[in-house]
Amino acid sequence: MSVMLKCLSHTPLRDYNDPEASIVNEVNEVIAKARAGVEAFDPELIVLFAPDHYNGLFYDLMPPFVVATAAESVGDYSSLPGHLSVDSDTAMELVKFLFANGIDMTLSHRLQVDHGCTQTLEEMTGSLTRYPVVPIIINSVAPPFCPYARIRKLGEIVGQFIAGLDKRVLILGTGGLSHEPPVPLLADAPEEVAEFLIAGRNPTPEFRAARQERTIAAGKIYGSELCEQTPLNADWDLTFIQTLIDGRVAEIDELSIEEISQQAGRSAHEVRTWVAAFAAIGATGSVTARKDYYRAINEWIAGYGVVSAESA
Ligand SMILES: O=C(O)/C=C/c1cccc(O)c1O
Ligand SMILES: [Fe+2]
Repeated sequence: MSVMLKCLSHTPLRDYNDPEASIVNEVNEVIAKARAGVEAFDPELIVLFAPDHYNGLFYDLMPPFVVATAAESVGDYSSLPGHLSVDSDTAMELVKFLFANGIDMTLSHRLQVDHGCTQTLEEMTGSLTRYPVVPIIINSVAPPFCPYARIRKLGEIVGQFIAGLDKRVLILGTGGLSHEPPVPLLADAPEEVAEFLIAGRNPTPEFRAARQERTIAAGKIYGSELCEQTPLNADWDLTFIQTLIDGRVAEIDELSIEEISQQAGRSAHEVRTWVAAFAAIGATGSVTARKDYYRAINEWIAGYGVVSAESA
C-alpha cells in the first residue's frame, strides 16, 4: 500500500470571474504540477472527500456524510457533467468496514454530485473516469454540522480501510478554505427558498442560470465594502494549513463551529473534507506533508490553497 494526498480549494468562478492573468497562470502551474505528481503516482483507487452545494443533498434527507456506490455529476458552472467511475464494490466494502468500526455511514446507490466533487477530480486526473473512485460527501454547507471530532474519526477509519487494501491510493480533499459565497440558509428563508433547500433537485436551466449569476455577481464585489459576506481570512487559512501539515489534526476538534463561521465564513466548513483526508492518511503510516500554494483570491471567493502529503 502506498498513499498520496492532495487537498485543494475549489471554485466554480474559474473562467467566469478570473483575477489578473498572472494569478490564473500561477494557479494553473500549481495544479499542473500536482496533476503530474498524481500521474506519476498512478493511483489504483481514489478516495474523494467532497462537499455538496444543494445539488445532490437537500434537507428532505440531509446526512452528515454519505458514501456513493454510483455518482452522476450535474455539471454546474463549467464543471464536467456525467458519471464518475465509482468502484462500487470497494465503496460497499468501505461502508461495511465503517459500520463495523463505529461509524454510522449513509449510503447512496445513485448520488448527484456537483463542482465541489468534480472540479478537483478533473484538475487532478483530467476527467471523471480516469481512475476508480470512491466519493465520500461530507455535509459542509447545510447546518447543523456534526462536530469536527466526528469527521476526524470518520477519516481515521477510512484510513484504516485504505491501509488494508494493498493498493496505491490517492486521497483527495476538496473545498475551503475561508470563503462565504451567497448560499442561502434554511433558518428564516422565504418559502420558495426553503422549498429549494429542502427538495430542489434537478432545477430548471433558468433556475440554475439565475443561481450561478448570483454567485458571479457576488464574486465581482467580494471583499469590497459593498459585500456583506464574511471576507477571506488568510491568517485563519494559513494557521489551519500549518496545523494539518504539522500532524496536529486533532487540535481542530477544539475549534467551535460557530467561531469558524464567524472568522472564516460559513462555507469554510468545506475544510471538513481536508480534516477527513488528513486523518485518513495519518492512519496509514507516518506522514510527510507540505503546503504547495496559498493565495486569498476574492474574484473566486476562495482562500485558495493546495496541500500535498505522502505516507510511508
Ligand atoms: O454552489 C454555488 O452556487 C457556489 C459555490 C461556490 C462559490 C464560491 C466558492 C466555492 O468554493 C463554491 O463552492
Ligand atoms: Fe464549495
